[in-house]
Amino acid sequence: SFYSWWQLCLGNNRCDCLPQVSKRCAVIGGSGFLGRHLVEKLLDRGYSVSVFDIRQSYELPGVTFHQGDLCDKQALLSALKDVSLVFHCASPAPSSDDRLLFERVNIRGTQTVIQACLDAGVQKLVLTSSASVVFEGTDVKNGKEDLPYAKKPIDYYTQTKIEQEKLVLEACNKPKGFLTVAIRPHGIFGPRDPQLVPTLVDAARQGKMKFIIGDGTNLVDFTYVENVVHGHILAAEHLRADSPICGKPYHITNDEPIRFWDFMSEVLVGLGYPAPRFHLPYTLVYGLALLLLLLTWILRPVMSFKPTFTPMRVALAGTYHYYSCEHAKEHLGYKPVVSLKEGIARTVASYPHLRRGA
Ligand SMILES: NC(=O)C1=CN([C@@H]2O[C@H](COP(=O)(O)OP(=O)(O)OC[C@H]3O[C@@H](n4cnc5c(N)ncnc54)[C@H](OP(=O)(O)O)[C@@H]3O)[C@@H](O)[C@H]2O)C=CC1
Ligand SMILES: CC(C)CCC[C@@H](C)[C@H]1CC[C@H]2C3=C(CC[C@]12C)[C@@]1(C)CCC(=O)C[C@@H]1CC3
Repeated sequence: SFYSWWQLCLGNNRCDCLPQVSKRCAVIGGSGFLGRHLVEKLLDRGYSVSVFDIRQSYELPGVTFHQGDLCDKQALLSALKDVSLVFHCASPAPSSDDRLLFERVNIRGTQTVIQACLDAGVQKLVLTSSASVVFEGTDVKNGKEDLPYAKKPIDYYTQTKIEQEKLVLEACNKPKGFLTVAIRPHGIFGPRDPQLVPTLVDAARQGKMKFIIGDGTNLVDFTYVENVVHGHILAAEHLRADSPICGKPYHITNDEPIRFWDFMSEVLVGLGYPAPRFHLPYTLVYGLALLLLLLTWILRPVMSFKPTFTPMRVALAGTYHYYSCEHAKEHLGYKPVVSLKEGIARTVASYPHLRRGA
């Protein structure tokens, strides 16, 4: 009957049986890891997409590319023409550790993005923030969105992500018809991730993944990229003037905290490398990482090298950092669409070139 067909549509949370209306949006940072997954899902859902990025990494029907720096308002304006919804997921890589670059792109660049959105008449801005904005290098267990921003952020990346999130949430202005929301993912992984799995495999290939930092019981969130994308699209589609989500941040996770070292071991073993086995005290490794960092600064004029174990990575590897996504469930109707087990299996299968011996 019509009634049961309609119930089926509503139950799916999305009506696959009705034609999708064409909608136009922009993804700033759409050439990156998360950005490209987001673009692909938006196309699936009937959006046409304008990608703005400093580089173009692919071509897809339904996508218009605009290459430029987000600090350049004029360049942004041409990408935002006729766009009512903008996703901002561009950032320099956390490993770049370049304070001036982070300040220029994440702070001043985000101010430019907001101004360009206002000038172009954009109605909704969805920012990709990070759950790390509340992380100070000590345990966070089931952290909710009301935790204060980190007073001592662990690095420049986190420091500028805090400023960026504040700017976007404060720009939310219902009378002006400009609505904003921030998604705070944590530990995104999945096919084409340039960071987590490649760094891990690189360390394993150099024989550096034999050790577990600390007792190995610390729980952490790792979030499959499609769940992060799902959270972004739900936020965009729930962002209306009468919605409680305006000007608010939302944690998006897999809702399955896992021991940091179990996750690392599953990925490593899946790719044919041995799992880490020997324990090292957390404070010892953290101290060594600080020493190594100091050495890179002292030696910078004569030689440059990038240590695998930075203080930031050691802090992330040896502490609890998992977050509650109850607010996203309540306000956005969020529920992870891919389990951790399935996400790890898909990720491992997507990296044949990183397998041991390949
Ligand atoms: N990966 C993770 O675990 C997490 C990521 N995040 C956030 O998610 C977002 C996406 O991250 P992810 O996909 O991993 O990162 P990527 O580096 O893969 O994607 C970011 C994209 O933005 C581009 N970009 C950088 N600077 C500029 C600029 N000035 N103007 C235009 N484009 C620029 C990058 O280009 P190029 O590569 O050339 O620099 C890249 O294409 C970021 O905001 C990040 O802070 C949050 C939590 C966890
Ligand atoms: C060498 C090993 C001890 C660790 C290898 C894996 C790490 C590269 C990753 C483990 C946790 C990841 C993580 C991020 C980047 C990659 C890891 C450090 C972020 C810093 C990315 C940006 C964020 O917003 C927060 C992430 C937290 C987890």
